[in-house]
Amino acid sequence: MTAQSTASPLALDGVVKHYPGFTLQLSLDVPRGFVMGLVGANGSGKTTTIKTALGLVRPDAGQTRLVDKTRLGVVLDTPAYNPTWTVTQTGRLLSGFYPSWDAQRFAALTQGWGVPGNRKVKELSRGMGMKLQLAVALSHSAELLILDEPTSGLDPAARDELLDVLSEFMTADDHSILFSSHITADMARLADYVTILDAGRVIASDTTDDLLAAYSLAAGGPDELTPQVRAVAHGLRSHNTGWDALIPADAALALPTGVQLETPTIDDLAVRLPKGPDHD
Ligand SMILES: Nc1ncnc2c1ncn2[C@@H]1O[C@H](COP(=O)(O)OP(=O)(O)OP(=O)(O)O)[C@@H](O)[C@H]1O
Repeated sequence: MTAQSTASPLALDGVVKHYPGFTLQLSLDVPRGFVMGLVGANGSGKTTTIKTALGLVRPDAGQTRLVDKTRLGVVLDTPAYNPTWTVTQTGRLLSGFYPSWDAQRFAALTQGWGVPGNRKVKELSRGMGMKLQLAVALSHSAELLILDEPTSGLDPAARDELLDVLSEFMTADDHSILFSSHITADMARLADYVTILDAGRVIASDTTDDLLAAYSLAAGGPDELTPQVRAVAHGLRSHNTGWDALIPADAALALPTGVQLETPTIDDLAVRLPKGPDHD
């Protein structure tokens, strides 16, 4: 591979974007050949990050680097195509924009996914709109997919199908994905790397395996909630019979005997890490 082809397909470097009452401030690198999931509470900055990456939002500071637009596939909440075009017209018109457009593949994908060719873009259901955008991405040899909440609002079968399509996309070595989701089961299934946002900042970013290995979900009785435990207990929840909290794995070794430890989920990390230690 050349130096150019091994460079990450998307990098945000020291990006800052101010809105009233909110500041996004982050750097992010999507490694070539991998899937990065972006998680965080409502309003943590996932969509602003994605829009900045796509050049739809102009940052106040920092740089973004992105693959050529012809190698980029985007799946947003609403397809960014002319709403009055039919699906077939959309394919025909986009074919002029993408040098590597594969009209047969577009027709096969949309038909196979039940997206009617004669239906106007504005008349598509949310799931159909998602599939149309994905069909476009897969018909022009995109090497990077950027997806904002691709599975939210989809029924379980459609969600499963979409995750399968994304897994198949990733069978090519040089393909990469950045996607945001509230559904952290999707992260566990697809993401090689997870970045957790809180109030516009990255609070954790690593391979999914290393992130999960860096913390334990601890649970104990009232007597085991010592000051030492409180000092390392992220997102502590106390209840009548005891407590549970996320604990850094290296601190877990020094916990009182009797404290039960489990491997956390990405949900546990996304919900509890922003709360930090020593908060009931
Ligand atoms: N165009 C805008 N003008 C002003 N504020 C904005 C604008 N777009 C986003 N914001 C604010 O920026 C913050 C982050 O919003 P963003 O949509 O990026 O979060 P998110 O993590 O995608 O949230 P959600 O999970 O609810 O979709 C919010 O406080 C939001 O109100």
